[in-house]
Amino acid sequence: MTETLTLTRPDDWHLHLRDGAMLKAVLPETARDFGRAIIMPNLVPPVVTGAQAAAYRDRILAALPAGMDFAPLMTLYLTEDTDPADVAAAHASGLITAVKLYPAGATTNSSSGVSNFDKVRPVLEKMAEIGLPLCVHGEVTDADIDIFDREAVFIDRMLDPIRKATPGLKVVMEHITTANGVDYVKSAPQDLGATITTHHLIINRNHILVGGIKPHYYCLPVAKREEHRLALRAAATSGDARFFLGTDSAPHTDPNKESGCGCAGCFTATNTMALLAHVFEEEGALGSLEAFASKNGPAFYGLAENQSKITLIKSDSPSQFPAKINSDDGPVTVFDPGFPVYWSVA
Ligand SMILES: NC(=O)N[C@@H](CC(=O)O)C(=O)O
Ligand SMILES: [Zn+2]
Ligand SMILES: [Zn+2]
Repeated sequence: MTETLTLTRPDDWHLHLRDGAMLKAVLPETARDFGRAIIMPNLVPPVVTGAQAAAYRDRILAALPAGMDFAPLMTLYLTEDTDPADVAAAHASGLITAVKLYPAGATTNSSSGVSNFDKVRPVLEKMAEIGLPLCVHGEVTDADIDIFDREAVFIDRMLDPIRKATPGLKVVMEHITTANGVDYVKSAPQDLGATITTHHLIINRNHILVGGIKPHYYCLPVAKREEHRLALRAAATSGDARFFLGTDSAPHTDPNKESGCGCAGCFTATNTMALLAHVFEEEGALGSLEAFASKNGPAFYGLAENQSKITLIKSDSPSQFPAKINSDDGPVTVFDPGFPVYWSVA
């Protein structure tokens, strides 16, 4: 017996497409199911200026296979030298949808990020004025803060002060991994939202470490205790408009993951919608999947919902997803949830 679920075509509000051969290999995996995605700017070198974002957007569109309908929503990488006028011009022309804040050293390719938050105050004030959202990788980088506490400490020490100092600034806490993140977002009646990844709804820190280290489950922020995973599930499936899908699908080649110093990032573009249907069904909340994946994000960003639909199908036999995507840079392992999934996208 098959079951179907038709949804407004979803968007991905946090995506890494990389560049060159990797871009070519992973872009179709997202464009197949998603109408739009917020494109992360942490290339090497990062996408800092409007001119760089325009050139990157052109490379993405050139890599898009003919016949695929997909719109990249570009972002700028905030540095201590970012020019508020360049940001405002990129926003006014419709080129960018958000600016991304990486605390320096917090994650993959974040060395050009921000250390001294006073230096970016003029940019944040300009963004509040023009209504341009700030997407935040919310982890402190202090060596003395335990990696499992870095999100909670960031909220108290950095995020809350930034928001209080910049009234009206719209902020997205990207890829929240803790009940602290959920609670903080719920405490704000306006101007604050959060993306939640597919993998953080599925794995906790045991999945990374028990029975041997699993490099393909390592991402940042690192998955936390089970109680946090359950808080994320409750938030994602609640229908609360402040929570929406950002897969943080972050491809790295297998040699770079399966290494003595493996890169952070889970590649979930290929099977995200099937995995989400599984998770939402487990939570008895299939009816909230459309809000999470297709409606809450556009509402937060002030954009129209996609016009087209996708249909998810549940069949009697497990769906077959590729174990790897091949790129000319090397293979990329597709996120394996560790259980059979019966959903797929028609
Ligand atoms: N999430 C990750 O673990 N990695 C991301 C960076 C990021 O989103 O922090 C990447 O670019 O690989
Ligand atoms: Zn991040
Ligand atoms: Zn990311």
